[in-house]
Order: sequence, then C-alpha cells, then structure tokens
Amino acid sequence: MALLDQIKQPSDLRGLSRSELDDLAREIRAFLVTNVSRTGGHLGPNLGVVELTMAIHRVFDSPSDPVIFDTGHQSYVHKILTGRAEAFTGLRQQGGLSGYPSRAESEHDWVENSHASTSLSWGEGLAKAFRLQGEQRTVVSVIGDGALTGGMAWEALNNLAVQDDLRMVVVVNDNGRSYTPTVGGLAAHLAGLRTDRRYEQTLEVAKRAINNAPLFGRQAYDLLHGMKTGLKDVLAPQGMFSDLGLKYVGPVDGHDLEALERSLEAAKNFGGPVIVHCITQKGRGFKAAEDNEQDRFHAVGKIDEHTGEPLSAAVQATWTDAFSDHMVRLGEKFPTMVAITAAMLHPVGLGRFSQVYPDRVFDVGIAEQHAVTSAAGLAAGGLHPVVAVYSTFLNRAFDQMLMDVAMHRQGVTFCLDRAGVTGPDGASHNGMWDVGICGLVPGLRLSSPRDRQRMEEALETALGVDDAPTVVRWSKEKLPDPIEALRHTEGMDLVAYDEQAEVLLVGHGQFVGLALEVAALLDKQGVRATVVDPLWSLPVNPALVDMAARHQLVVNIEDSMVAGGVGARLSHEMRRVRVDTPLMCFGIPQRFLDHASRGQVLAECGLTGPDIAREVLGCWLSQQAGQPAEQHQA
Ligand SMILES: Cc1ncc(C[n+]2csc(CCOP(=O)(O)OP(=O)(O)O)c2C)c(N)n1
Ligand SMILES: CC(=O)[C@@H](O)[C@H](O)COP(=O)(O)O
Ligand SMILES: [Mg+2]
Repeated sequence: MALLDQIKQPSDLRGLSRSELDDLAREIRAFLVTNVSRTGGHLGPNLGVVELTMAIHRVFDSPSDPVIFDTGHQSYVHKILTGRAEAFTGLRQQGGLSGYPSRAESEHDWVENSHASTSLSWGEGLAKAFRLQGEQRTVVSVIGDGALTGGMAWEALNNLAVQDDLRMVVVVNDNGRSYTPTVGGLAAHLAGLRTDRRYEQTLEVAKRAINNAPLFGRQAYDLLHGMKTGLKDVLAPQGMFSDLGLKYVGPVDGHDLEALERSLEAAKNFGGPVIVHCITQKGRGFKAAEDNEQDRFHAVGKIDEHTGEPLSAAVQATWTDAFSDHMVRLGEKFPTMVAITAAMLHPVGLGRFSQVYPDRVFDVGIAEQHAVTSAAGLAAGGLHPVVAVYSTFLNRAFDQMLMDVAMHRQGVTFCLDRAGVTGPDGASHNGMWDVGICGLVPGLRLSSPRDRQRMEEALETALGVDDAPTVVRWSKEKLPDPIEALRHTEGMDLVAYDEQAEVLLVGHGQFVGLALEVAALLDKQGVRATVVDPLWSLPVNPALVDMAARHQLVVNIEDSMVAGGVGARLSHEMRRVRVDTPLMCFGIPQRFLDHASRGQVLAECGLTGPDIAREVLGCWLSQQAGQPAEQHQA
C-alpha cells in the first residue's frame, strides 16, 4: 500500500521514519504531476513546497496551530496531508476541490482568498487573539518571495517586530520567483542571504556531528545554535529582518526535511515572531517545470504528465493575445506610452512589448498600490502609463486610482484582463467589482470592447486622454468573432436595429454578442429589439438615456456585478431626467461565486441567451397585459 494512502491527517506523518518520509515526498510529487496535469492548476508552486509542507505539519499541530498559505495557490500538499487526496480528480471544477484553501472543505484551512500578501496580517491578528485569550497556540504564515513584495506584508512585519511575545512563525517560501524572477531590493536581499550560506553549511556539518554525539549532543547543539546567531553576524550579512528586530532563522534548504524540522522547531520554541527563510525550487521534481524559464509551470492547463506539453494547442487567440499584439503597435505610435505590471508580465500580455521596448516596461512586484500611484507620477512627468492588471487585483488600488490618478487629473490607462466571471480560480478571482469601483471615480471613462477592433479603438482613444483615468476591460475568454455595427450614432454602435423595436437591449463587451442572441430569441416570439453597444460604458452616454426613452422596455446586460454596475448607473441617469421606461439589469449577483468553469458560473447567474430572453419575454408580456413591469436585478 502506498504511504500516501495511509495519510489522512497530519498526525499520520509523525510515526514515519526518515526513509518513509523521503518516500512519501516522492509519492506526493508523483501524485501532483499525475493529477494536476489532468485537471490543470498551480503545479509548479506546489511541487516546490512538498517537504516544506510536510515539515510544517510534523512540527506544528494544525488546526490548533493555524497554518496560513499566502495567496493559497500552493496549498495542494497541505490538502493532501489533511485527507483530501481523493478529491483531486475534481480540482478547480464545479462541486469539486477548490484550488485554494477552503473553510468549507477542512478545519485545517483558514484563509481562502487568492489575493497575495495578506497571510502575515491574518497571522498577526490570529496570534494576538490567542495571546489575549491566554491560548498557547502558534500561528504559521507561509508567504512566497513574490507575495513578500506586497506592501501589506511589510505593514504586518512592522507590527510583528515590536511584539516579542507573539507566537507566530513566518515561513518565507523563497523560490526566487513570482511568475518570472521576483524583482526589487527585497528579492536582491533574499538572494544575498540565499547565496551566503557558507555559515549554514558549516554549522550543518557541526550540528549533525554534535546532535548525533551521545550524552551531551542535544545540549551542545543548543549551545551551538546560540553561537550560530553570533557566527551568522560574523559570517553572513545581517538580514534586514534582524535589523527590524525580527528573529531570523535560515536560509534553510527547503527540500531537506531534517533541516526544515530543526529550524521550525527552533522557531516554534522561540515563543516570539520568527522568520524562517526557506530556499525552495519552483517546479521541483518535474523537469518540464524546472526548465520552464517563463514561469516554472506556475499555472498550467491540461498537460502531458511526462513531457509537460499542453494537451490542447491554443488555436484561437485570446483577448490577452490581442492586447499583446496591439501594445507593440501602440508603442510605436505613442512614444510616451509606458507599461506597468504587478509581477504578471506575461499573464497580462506585456511580454512582447517588453521585448521590443524593454526600457518602457516596469515590473513593480506584487504591488498594485505602488503601481498605480507610480503611474500617476509617470503621467505627471509627461508619459502615458498603461497599468495592466487582472480586474480583481485593481480592487487593491482603488484609493490610488481615485486620489492619485483621478483627483490629480492624470492620464493613466488601466487595462483590466480577466474582467467579469473567470471561474476556476474561485470567488476572489472573478473580475466583478471593477465597474462598480470605477463608477465611483470622477472623470473616469470605462470601455468594454466587444471584439478585437473595438479593443484597439478603445486603447487608442484612451491613450489620447491625458487628464483622467481611462479603463479598458476584457474577459479570460477567447476573442469573439468581429461584430460590425449597422450604424454608429451619438458615440454608440447599433449592432441590431428595428425601426419599430419595442425593446432596447444594451450590451457591454463580450455580452454584446449575448444581447444579439437574446434579440434573435425574442424575434422568434414576435418581440422586436434593437441592440446597442455604448462603446464607452462609463460615464453613461446621455444619448443612451434618450434612446431608452424611445422604447417600452430597456435591458442592460453586463459581465460585472449588477449592484453598482453600468445598469445601476443607467437607471440613475434615466430617473434623474425622468425617463421612466422599465429597465431590466442582467449581470453578476452580489455574492461570492463558487469555483466552476466560466460557462457554468455564467449559467448559474442566469447569464445565457435563453435565460435572459425568457425573463425579458415574461416582463414584456406582463407589461402588455397592463401589469407593472418588475425591475429585474440579478
Ligand atoms: C494582489 C495580487 N496580485 C497578483 C496576484 C497574482 N499572483 C498569483 S501567485 C503570484 C506569484 C506569487 O509568487 P510567490 O508569492 O513567490 O509564490 P510562488 O508562486 O513562487 O510559490 C501572483 C503575482 C495575486 N494572487 N494577488
Ligand atoms: C494564484 C493567482 O492569482 C494566479 O496564478 C491566477 O490563478 C492566474 O489566473 P489565470 O490562470 O487566469 O492567469
Ligand atoms: Mg516565489
């Protein structure tokens, strides 16, 4: 029977011998490659934390000692060790295992959100709660070198440094990479500590000899450990952590179980906040991942478990591909344009632009707040920055967009990839809040292009705005086929038109295609509809309000949250000028959506042609029968 089959909870690890532990690590790696290659997921990060996670669960007592994974994408081994191995066949699938920690799945899971750099704050808060309640529990926060470039992490470290009695262990999982190599002075410092390991290796030999010596071995080891700090001061540069007043242990080989357990035990026994700096290898044990220069298989689709080759060739271009292509062209046409990424150069589509214009791309690390205010500075200095982030991560930089960009009337363009429902990454990854927060920003203009041509046109328009934030957003989907306008009127495109239309369908972005589908279904029921693409959804075009006034029913369809979305703003503008045409708003409901495919989530939200057409027809017929039209809000 494989060792892995015997592991149902962390305590099952404690009875294993050294050789069994090594065998188990091998089995877990094979399990990850076999299973994640079939489902897709964060293969590289999890291959890098096999021994680390095993050591944590051997030294600490989860869930009494909370183990928190920053960003959460590297928690597969934790899930395996806490009895969920069988569920991996349903990883990231509807009703299946989440790709991130999930409190609904296990008492061992504490923090679910996939937004980086939060784990130290979570840990500090938990540890303070335990201390205040007299509980001798130790909190373990596992944070990657990439997540450590996020400002929140340093806010937490600043607070940890002055709490000597706080039982918290910060495990830095340092593999030197986010997707690409981690950037900035912190990364350089960690690299310095990584490379300056001579004292650790010297001591390692001494420790093993003393530890194994009969009689006074253990006491001698503890004495040596005390010396180590002294030695380290001499042999290795004092880490900034220690300068901050934080105890620092390491760097430790993150694949050496014994060294890890010794360091974690020492940290646990300190009784105060300790940094344990572990050196790991992203993608370890799977050659295709280890050799992947771009991102070490950070996140893979379905791949061949031997070669790592994708099982399905990406035949159709994505929105990201279209953005990537056009940015290179814009780079030539707009010489003052520069681009900013928050540690996601390739995922957001800036890889090609950075090859052509290496001096005009800035990777700021996982630091969206800094990215946006730095963009305000770049704009004030005469350039036009394009901030390219996933929609959900813009949430983090709302204040900077509002106060530093908009209030200072700086021309910054935000390109939001993964806008709308994303799906498999779960609730915190859906790009559903961007329209709502952007709608609060005075002067901001937002476009959701319906196809490649409209994206290109929107980007060019945005680059011409030098006194306000502009936003162009698109989904994770493949690029849709072009949808030509029948007529361009008052800044908007009519993509379906009927002189006698009673219903006005307002589509945004990819959902213009969905609105056309609804129009065709209504037509079969004898209901005539016009479909309009506002092109710029925010601020609401007064001509759209006038158009609404000329119809008997208006239907707004958007791939963002209904609450605070474009439909809500259209409703406000219609009421403001006393246009009382009934309005139905279709979009994402105001709740956290479970992981599933994008199509499944959209169906759950009723965002399909048949679903919308059925609702609209029902409302229309009620109206015709003289009943008050119910205002549909998802
Ligand atoms: C606020 C935020 N910005 C961006 C991301 C996208 N993202 C997910 S994982 C990752 C890299 C994380 O690097 P690191 O913390 O070193 O973990 P590793 O993958 O190396 O284990 C990034 C940028 C995110 N999850 N949260
Ligand atoms: C954990 C994280 O935030 C990213 O790795 C994210 O999972 C990537 O999403 P895409 O796969 O849509 O690029
Ligand atoms: Mg990393």
